[in-house]
Amino acid sequence: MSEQHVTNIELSRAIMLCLKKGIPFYAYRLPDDIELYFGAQGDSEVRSFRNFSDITSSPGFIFSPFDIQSDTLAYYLRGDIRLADKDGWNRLHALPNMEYNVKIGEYVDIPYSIYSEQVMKMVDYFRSGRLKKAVLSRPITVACNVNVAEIFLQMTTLYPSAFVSLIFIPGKELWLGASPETLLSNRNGMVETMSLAGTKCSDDRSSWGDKEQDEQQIVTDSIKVILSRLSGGQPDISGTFTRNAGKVSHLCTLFRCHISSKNMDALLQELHPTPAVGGFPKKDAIQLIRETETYDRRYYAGYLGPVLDKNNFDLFVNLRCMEIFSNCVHVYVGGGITKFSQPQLEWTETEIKSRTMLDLIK
Ligand SMILES: C=C(O[C@H]1C=CC=C(C(=O)O)[C@@H]1O)C(=O)O
Repeated sequence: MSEQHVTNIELSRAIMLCLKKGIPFYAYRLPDDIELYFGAQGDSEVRSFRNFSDITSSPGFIFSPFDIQSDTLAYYLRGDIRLADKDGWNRLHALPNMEYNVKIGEYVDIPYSIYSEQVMKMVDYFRSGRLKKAVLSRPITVACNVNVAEIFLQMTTLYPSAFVSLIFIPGKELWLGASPETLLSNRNGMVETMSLAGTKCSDDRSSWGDKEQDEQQIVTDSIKVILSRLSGGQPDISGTFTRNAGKVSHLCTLFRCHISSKNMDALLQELHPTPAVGGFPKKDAIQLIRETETYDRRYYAGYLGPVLDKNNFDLFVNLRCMEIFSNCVHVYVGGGITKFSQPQLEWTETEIKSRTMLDLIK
C-alpha cells in the first residue's frame, strides 16, 4: 500500500523502543504480502475515529471496538513517523519518553459449565424463531510475559494469508492478531469484502456440514443486500470456497463492487459487525450477545487496519487476536451459534481457534 520497506530487525527495534518510551504505534503485514509496515505517532494524544471525513492526516491506522454504542473508543492512530522514511529512525529516537502506565490484566476465563449454558440459551432463541444466528465468544487468560516483537514476527511466518497486526496506545491498548477476515478494503471506490464463517480443522478433508453452510450463507445473504443497496447494482460475487486460516479452515465468498465516497461511512456502519461476528438480524443478535456474554468484548471482533488516505484503506475484523498486559494475555475466541449448535462441538471449535494464538505464547 505504500513505498516503504522495513526489515525484521528494524521492526523489532522500533517496537521495543516505542514500548519502552510509551510512543503510540502500529505495525502490520497485509495478507499474502511480505512487506512489513510500521507507523508511530509523534505525540501521545491518539484521537478518536468517527467517520472517514475525520481523517485529515494520513497514513494512519483505525482501531475500532465491536460495540460502537459502548464507551469503548474507536481510534485513529497517525503514522507521522515511518521507519522507511529517510529520517524515520532519527525522528523516532528523538521523541521524548512519554508517561504511561503498563496495564495489569485480570483473570477472565469462562468455564465450560457457563459456556454450555450460554450456547443453550441462544439455541432456545433460535428454535423459537426470533433469531437465526448469533456469535458467542469467550476470553482465555494466560499468565505470561510475552516478547511482543518476536510473536508478531512469528505470526507473519506462520500465517501468510492473515492480516498480522500490532497496535499500541500507551496506558490503554496493546493488541496483537492474525485476522483471516477482510471487513472492507477500498481502492478509490472499488471495494472488496468477504463472507467468512463455518469452521473445521484444516486437516479435515470431509465435506462441509449443514450447520457450517447455513451459518456462512446467512453472512453472504446479509452482505449481498447491503452492497446491492449502497452500490445501486449487483456486486461481483465469487463462488464459495474453503479458505485456510492456520489451524482451521472456513467457508469464504468474496464480494466486489463500486461504492461512491458519499456512501463509504454508511457501508462501514452497515457491514460491521457482519453476522460472522455479530449475528442475524444484526440489532437483535447484538442485544442477545450483550445479554448472554459475561465479559466485555471491547476490541475483539471490532475492526482495524491501515488507511493510506480516505479513499484507500484495508480494514479487517479483529479475530484470532490477543490483548497483552504486563502479567498476562487475554486470547479471544468465538463461533457462530445457530439452532443446530451443540455446546461440546462449539467449545471444541473455540479451543482449536485459540491455538492460533496460544501456540505462540506457551
Ligand atoms: C468469531 C470468530 O470467527 C468467525 C470467523 C470465521 C468462522 C467463524 C465460525 O465458524 O463461527 C466465525 O464466524 C473467531 O474466530 O473468534
